[in-house]
Amino acid sequence: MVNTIIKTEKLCKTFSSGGIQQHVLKNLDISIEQGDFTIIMGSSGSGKSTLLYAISGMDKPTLGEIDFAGKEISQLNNDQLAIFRRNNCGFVFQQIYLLDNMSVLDNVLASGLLVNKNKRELVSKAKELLIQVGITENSWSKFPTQLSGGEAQRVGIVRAIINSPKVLFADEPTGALNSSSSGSVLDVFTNVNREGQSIILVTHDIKTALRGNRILYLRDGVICGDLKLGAYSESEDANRREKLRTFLSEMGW
Ligand SMILES: Nc1ncnc2c1ncn2[C@@H]1O[C@H](COP(=O)(O)OP(=O)(O)OP(=O)(O)O)[C@@H](O)[C@H]1O
Repeated sequence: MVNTIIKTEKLCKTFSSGGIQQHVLKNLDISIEQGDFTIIMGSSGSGKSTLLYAISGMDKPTLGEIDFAGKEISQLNNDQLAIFRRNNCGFVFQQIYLLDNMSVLDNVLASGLLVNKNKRELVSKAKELLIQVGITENSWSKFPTQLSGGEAQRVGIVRAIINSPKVLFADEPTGALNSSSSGSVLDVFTNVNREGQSIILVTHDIKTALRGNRILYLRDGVICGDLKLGAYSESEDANRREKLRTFLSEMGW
């Protein structure tokens, strides 16, 4: 059975500055299924990050409703939203923001302890996840500045999923990485999604988009394309790439 994890109704976001209003998200009705790896694409300024921030409770919509796993979050105040995010959402950004004065393991634990006070359980989960993303024991006591960009981002993903979020949100997570580091970070997204993690990711990058099973295309604050790509498989790469390219060209990308 398919379960909807996020559903928006007439979601709007308007920014006002100097008396001028900019309607960035316009009456969006979106349903995101649990377990999906959803990609949000669109040209620069189309509202992708604004949408990601609204549905993850990082920012409040101007109008409309957001049902997140059965909870209406659009009316929560800032404190309630902070608690909601801590318990339900994981975040990965282009900038990694690990704490430089803490080891790799402590960076992950610091995030985990906000939700789970059982340190022994947490340490074991942190180590297991670090191993899964290819960060082996000899790196656990390193500091973030001693890691490559790709390694740091893989630690960032572990930190984001240590509390088993209902949805992992990512905004251009490979934007600052070279192509081989990007590949290893994308493999981590693919693997955690295969284990059931719902992911919503904003990107401009075709290689990244190919990892998703659904592509939403945003133009001027409206969803104007919705492509079901199916689950990622390395062997079908050329076929998926062609499907995605055709879709993007129809979208005028
Ligand atoms: N806090 C804000 N205050 C005022 N305007 C904003 C704010 N955040 C975003 N905007 C405006 O909203 C529009 C959409 O921005 P957004 O960052 O969502 O686009 P995007 O599609 O993610 O763009 P990019 O691909 O370049 O990152 C832009 O015109 C931006 O200037």
